[in-house]
Amino acid sequence: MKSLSHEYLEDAIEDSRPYASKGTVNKSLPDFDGTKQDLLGISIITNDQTCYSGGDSKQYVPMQSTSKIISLMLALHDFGKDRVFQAVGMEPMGDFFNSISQLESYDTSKPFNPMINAGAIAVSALIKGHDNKNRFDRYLKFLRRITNNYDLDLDEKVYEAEIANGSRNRALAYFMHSTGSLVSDVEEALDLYFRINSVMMCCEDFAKVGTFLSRGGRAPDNDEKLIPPHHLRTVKAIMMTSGMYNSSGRYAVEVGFPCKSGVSGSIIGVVPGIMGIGIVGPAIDEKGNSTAGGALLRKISQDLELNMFGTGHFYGRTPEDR
Ligand SMILES: NC(=O)CC[C@H](N)C(=O)O
Repeated sequence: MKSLSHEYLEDAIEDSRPYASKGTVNKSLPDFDGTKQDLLGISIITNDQTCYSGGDSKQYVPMQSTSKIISLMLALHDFGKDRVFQAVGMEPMGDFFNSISQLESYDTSKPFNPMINAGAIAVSALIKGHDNKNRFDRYLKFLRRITNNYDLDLDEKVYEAEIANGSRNRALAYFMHSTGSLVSDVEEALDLYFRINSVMMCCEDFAKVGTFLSRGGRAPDNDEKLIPPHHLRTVKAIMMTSGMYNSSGRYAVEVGFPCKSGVSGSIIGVVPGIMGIGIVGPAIDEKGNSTAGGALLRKISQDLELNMFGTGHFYGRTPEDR
């Protein structure tokens, strides 16, 4: 087994970076062009809050779908599991993350899970607030608290791009409204979804979200418990089964811990009880997952023995259990 260090991460990045050529940068995002093709960065924050970084870890990108785990945590906190899973299912889905057909073919009362676009629009509509501004402010406040980064904010250009390119999400939201699975104001639900997708973060921020989930929902500054463990369990289970969309099965097999990706090439990983991982690698595959980021996750899972279903020393198992 290798041990975690800045040098190890720099080597792992250089091994994984070539996989960026297998992906494409999502050009609908502002400033996402060929110059971002080969970027790859990582931060790992262990549960004792030591941070290790490598590669382009200071690169800021929009959260995109990594925001879906924040919305889910807030909705669970605000309404509890029963109410949230009245609005959305908890089953993995074999279709693409922005699939429309699943809404009609499966169960017209709700989308498959909170990690796909339809599910996340329905879940974020549950975040409490007296108006949309207040809902987004609560989202941002929570995100700043768990990352301990009070500079985090929405990028106006990204937000405008979300609005300009949001036809598919509008179709999903209006369809859900027509079947009664989205009862709130559709335009407001969409606007909140566009905003939360547009917050900029770098690897360390993504890793901090992971560490929040790996160390019992405690604030990094004073250890205050912000989200109870039973809600975190739900979030991690849903990340494991659906966080990498219709590649989630492959990630469960080859990486073996909960992850969530976004089309900005961001990935949040959680090794429960051990560490949080933040990755940025903007070139993505057809399913919306960073190609180099995925290679990097597979490598560190293997090298550091992080697979939850494996025999990593972190989990206190003996070689006989292999
Ligand atoms: N997979 C993603 O990251 C999707 C986010 C993107 N903004 C969308 O709504 O389609």
